[in-house]
Amino acid sequence: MNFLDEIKERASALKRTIVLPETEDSRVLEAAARIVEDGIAEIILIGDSEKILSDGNDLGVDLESCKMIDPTEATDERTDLIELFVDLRKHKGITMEDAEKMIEKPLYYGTLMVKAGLADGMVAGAASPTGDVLKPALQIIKTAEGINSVSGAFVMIVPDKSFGQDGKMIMADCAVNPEVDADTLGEIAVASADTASKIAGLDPKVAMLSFSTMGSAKHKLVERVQQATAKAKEIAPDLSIDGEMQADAALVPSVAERKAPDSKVAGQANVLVFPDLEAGNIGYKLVQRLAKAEAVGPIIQGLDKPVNDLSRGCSVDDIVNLTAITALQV
Ligand SMILES: CC(C)(COP(=O)(O)OP(=O)(O)OC[C@H]1O[C@@H](n2cnc3c(N)ncnc32)[C@H](O)[C@@H]1OP(=O)(O)O)[C@@H](O)C(=O)NCCC(=O)NCCS
Ligand SMILES: CC(=O)OP(=O)(O)O
Repeated sequence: MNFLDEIKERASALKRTIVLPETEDSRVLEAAARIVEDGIAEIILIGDSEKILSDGNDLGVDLESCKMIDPTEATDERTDLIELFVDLRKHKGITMEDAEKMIEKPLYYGTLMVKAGLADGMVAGAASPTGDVLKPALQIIKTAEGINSVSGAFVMIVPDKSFGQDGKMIMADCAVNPEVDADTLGEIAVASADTASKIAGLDPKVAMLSFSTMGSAKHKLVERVQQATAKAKEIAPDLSIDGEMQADAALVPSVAERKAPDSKVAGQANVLVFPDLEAGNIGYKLVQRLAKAEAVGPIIQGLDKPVNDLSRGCSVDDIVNLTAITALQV
């Protein structure tokens, strides 16, 4: 069974409830119907139920089995969520009136449902930029205990099975932190290794990427990656991690032999940690498009409860796959 079928099967056994708030997007409605039909998760759609059902009809999909919630309708649940929101953000000066307005936005309503335990997770981003999906999650759900920084990883599946583990690897941070210090980068490496083993079923071998391999270049950006590697080793002493190294040294055994002959990770890496978001986001998209790789994610790592973001270029399959992964993160 391939990886994507396997995660859907694992998710089906869990029967989680996932919110899909972007019901104005036809891909989301098609995905919702497929997720419920295939038993991957229970789905909550946020929006006007009549419109959702009629849009579903136009698309030829049956959405009757999804729960639907109109965030503008006065209900006890909505009142409770507004109170929860004010309680969580009163130290930031949010008022009841602010909360009443903000909860009408499906991304806020859905995030509050996850926080309140009314849903297990949320998947959005098909119709919203990453910042709009992440801000409510960062403000309301916040980081898991012991985590300072949230980040975004992709499971990449490349057609050439000689790379990573059978063509499968993790790339991070491709989604969240525009600028990172060494400690944060070290934390991202450890979180990515965790995603690699828990979600992708990999035995993680983490490469800390740079434009230099083992000191071949001298620059403060190289030093930052070296410090991040040391930080990751401090947090997770048993982790198989090495750096700094270039992407060819990380992935290609013959190059690793020349550039990093003593490394146990070089040439076999299956977790690639980019030095910043520019490299990470550009890097994963190049691999996705040029190598025709499957890019599953971004899987948001480090939140207390799962909220995942899609690329706006996503397909219906991408939404189904990320919903299954979200169910596995609960
Ligand atoms: C993630 C992102 C939206 C956060 O934006 P921001 O302007 O830093 O957010 P704010 O300063 O309003 O912070 C909101 C809250 O999130 C927290 N936060 C921000 N970044 C965080 C992170 N990486 N990890 C944990 N918490 C974080 C802040 O501490 C703040 O908490 P508080 O309100 O309780 O004090 C922003 O960094 C971003 O847009 N990143 C790039 C996303 C992107 O475009 N990716 C490419 C496409 S995938
Ligand atoms: C992950 C990502 O790059 O998202 P988008 O393409 O929506 O910016």
